[in-house]
Amino acid sequence: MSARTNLEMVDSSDFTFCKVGLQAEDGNLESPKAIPDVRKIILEDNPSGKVGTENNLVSDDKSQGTAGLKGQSDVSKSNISSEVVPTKVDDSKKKTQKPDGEADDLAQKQKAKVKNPVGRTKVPFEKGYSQMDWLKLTRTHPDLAGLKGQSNQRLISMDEVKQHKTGGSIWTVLKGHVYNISPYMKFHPGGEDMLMKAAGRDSTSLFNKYHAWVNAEFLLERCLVGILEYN
Ligand code: HEM
Repeated sequence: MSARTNLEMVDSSDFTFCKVGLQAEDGNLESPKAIPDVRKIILEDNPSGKVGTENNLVSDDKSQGTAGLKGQSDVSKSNISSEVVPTKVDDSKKKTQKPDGEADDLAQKQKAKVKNPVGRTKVPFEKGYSQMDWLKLTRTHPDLAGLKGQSNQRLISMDEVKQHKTGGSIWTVLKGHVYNISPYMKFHPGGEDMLMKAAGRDSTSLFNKYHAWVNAEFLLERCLVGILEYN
C-alpha cells in the first residue's frame, strides 16, 4: 500500500483532521479524531472564555478567525484555538501571557527571601582581614593559640575557660574543643561583637544557630588550646 493511499481526509473542511494509516474509529485512542495534531494547537490565557476580547489572542482576519472557531464550541470554552487563526499580541501582553511568567516571578521572590534571611548580617571586612588573609596568617603565625610550648591536647575545665574573656586570650568551647578566638576576632565575617558573645563560654549552640555549615575545626585549627574536660 502506498503512502498516498494511506492518507485520507476525514473532514474536507478542516485540514487538522486527516486520517493516516489507522482506522479513524471513535473510541480508538489512536484515531486522528481522538487526537488532533497538537503542533497546530496553541494555548491562550483567557479566563473569560470569550474569543476576540482585548486580553485574548485575537485574529486580525475576522472572516477566517471567528468563523474557524464557531463550529468548535468546546474548543473556545477550553481556551484552545487552532493555529489557522493568525495571532497578534503586543510585547506587554506577551509578558503577562508567557506560560512560565508566574513561575519566574515566584522564583525571583524566593531568591530574594534566600538572599536576606532574618538574623544574618555579614560585616564588610577591613582591608587585610579577609578570609584569605586569615588563612595566610594561620599558615605563617608560629603560635596563634598562645600555647607557649604547651600541648593543645590538654584537658581544660569550664571554670578555666570562663577566666579567658578579654585581651589576647579569649577562649570559647566549640564542639568539645577549646579555642583561643582572639586572633580571629577581626577576621570574623559576622563581626567582632557577635564573636564576643562566645567569649568564656560554650558557643556551640550559638555557632550552629548562625552557621552550622562553617568548618570551624579547619578555620580555628591553629587556635586550639585544648580539649574540654567534662565533669
Ligand atoms: C567560634 C567560632 C566562629 C567561627 C569560626 C565563625 C566563622 C564564621 C564564618 C566563616 C562566617 C561566614 C559564613 C558565610 O559566609 O556563610 C561567619 C559569619 C557569621 N557569624 Fe560566625 N563564626 C564563629 C562564631 C560565631 C558566633 C558565636 C556567632 C554569634 C554569636 C557568629 C555569628 C555570625 C554571623 C551573624 C555571621 C554572618 C552570617 C552571614 O550573614 O553570612 N559566629 N562566621
